Amino acid sequence: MVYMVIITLLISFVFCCYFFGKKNGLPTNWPLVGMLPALLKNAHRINDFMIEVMEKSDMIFQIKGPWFTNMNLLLTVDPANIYHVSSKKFGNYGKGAKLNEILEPLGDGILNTDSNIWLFHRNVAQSFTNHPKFHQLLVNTTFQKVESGLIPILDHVCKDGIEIDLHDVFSRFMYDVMSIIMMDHDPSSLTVELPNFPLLKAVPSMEKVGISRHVVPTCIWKFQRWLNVGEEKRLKQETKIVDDFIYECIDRKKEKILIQGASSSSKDIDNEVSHVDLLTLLILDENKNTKSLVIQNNDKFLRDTITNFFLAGGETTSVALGWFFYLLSKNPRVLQKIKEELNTIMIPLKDQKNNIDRFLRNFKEVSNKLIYLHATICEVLRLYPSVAFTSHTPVEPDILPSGHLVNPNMQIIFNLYAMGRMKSIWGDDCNEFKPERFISEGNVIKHEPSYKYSVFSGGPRSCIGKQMVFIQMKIVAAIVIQNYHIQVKQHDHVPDSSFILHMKDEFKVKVFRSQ
Ligand code: HEM
Repeated sequence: MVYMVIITLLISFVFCCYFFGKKNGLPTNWPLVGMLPALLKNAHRINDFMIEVMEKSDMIFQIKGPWFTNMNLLLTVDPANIYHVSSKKFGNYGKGAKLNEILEPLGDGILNTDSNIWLFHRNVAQSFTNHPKFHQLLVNTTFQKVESGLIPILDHVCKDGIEIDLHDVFSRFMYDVMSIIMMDHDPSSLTVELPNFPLLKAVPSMEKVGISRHVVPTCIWKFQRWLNVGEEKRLKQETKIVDDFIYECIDRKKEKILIQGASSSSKDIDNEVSHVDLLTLLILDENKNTKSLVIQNNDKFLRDTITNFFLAGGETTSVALGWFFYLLSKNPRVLQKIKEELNTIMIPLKDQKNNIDRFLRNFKEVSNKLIYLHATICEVLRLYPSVAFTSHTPVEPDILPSGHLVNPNMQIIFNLYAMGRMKSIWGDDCNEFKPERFISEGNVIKHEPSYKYSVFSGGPRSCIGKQMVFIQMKIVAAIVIQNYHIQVKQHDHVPDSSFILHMKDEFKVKVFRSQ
């Protein structure tokens, strides 16, 4: 009986909110249910709804959840606030214990830790990406995957006139490349047979649970986890899929090092072989790591470190490639300009008698001159930033430049998707796809400050893979554009609501060989 009364009251509330809520377009904070009605009403178009909220609220808005939850989010896209939190007062802001708990499947990796542990990961990541052999490893691995995986698949679907999900192809491509770079292991998910590769479904689905844990009250999702039911059960299964894959790679690598001997591995790294992977570096430094951070379980620590890099780099670049080809299909003018630039600067693969080595040499010489292509990638990421939002928690209460008081119970959310579409930041043509906005006079790249163009975040916690992204996207773009024509089947793709900006539907295309 009591339940019936509560449910009737809640339904009446939602009903009242729907019909009598504020008409200025901003969510009303109702007693008991907070802003839940507005969020539920707009759940199917949450990304666009957030743009409207940011426009109407002068770029900052506090979202209040129902009273019985601890949802307290301050959404902002104000460049002054972003600069304040990510750079000027960086020491007072971290990922926070709440995010660490929500993203617990990531463990203690770089993405959701603070202070000493984060600093350790940051140093490891920087020494890896600054390693003299890293650039060569990145370019070679990407090229080899294009040659052995991407080209055969595209040729195959061209020949047989088959439709494919291009996003699935790019995900496989990036998982294979990241796995080789991070762990020296090729899972070979990108072959003509498109074999079952469980990570392809497990990872995006894990991200979705991360989102729902922000909305569902902590006590409820923890109870579900304890009962092992619903989304929490699914999360457990998906985390196990990722864990099994990473732990297998760790075991394999340890065995290899044991057989070869640590001395020969370190010699490989420093001298002869061009391959150096992150896992080898971490295992060889294991004793040092254990001492400096008092790590209890080294395999778990290796798992957390690798999983974070693997996820940070794989999904982000593959969704960016999908949005890149989607926007080109809608903007033939831009595609034509990229083609012209490639044809003047790069020697096409077919004119190099399909010699990948020659193409590789040519690419290394000219990639910095591909200005229009570079600007197009920037513009794609402005409209579809792979990381849709980031979260920051104050250590001590603080006042933001916008005048808002923030405290450690709040999560400050930078909505990067909305930020790229603000008239107040990008002007009246903010919804137009115009790579030219990233090109200055004299045909040089116009670098926007990270607090305005926050796609890669800014300050000490900015993205470590930014250079990698441009190199990898340019390689794929150059090969695909010079050799194929992509025909997109559906012309109104929208993003899903997740940390990573996936397309809601499959990205079905037909591929034709260029004449
Ligand atoms: C289009 C592709 C990419 C985009 C848009 C992107 C964007 C971002 C953003 C916004 C952050 C800040 C996240 C936060 O504070 O919660 C970040 C962090 C990070 N990114 Fe990327 N990223 C991309 C690709 C990559 C790649 C290829 C790697 C290579 C491994 C990478 C490695 C990282 C790492 C390690 C961090 C954490 C940095 C830290 O907390 O100190 N990212 N990225």
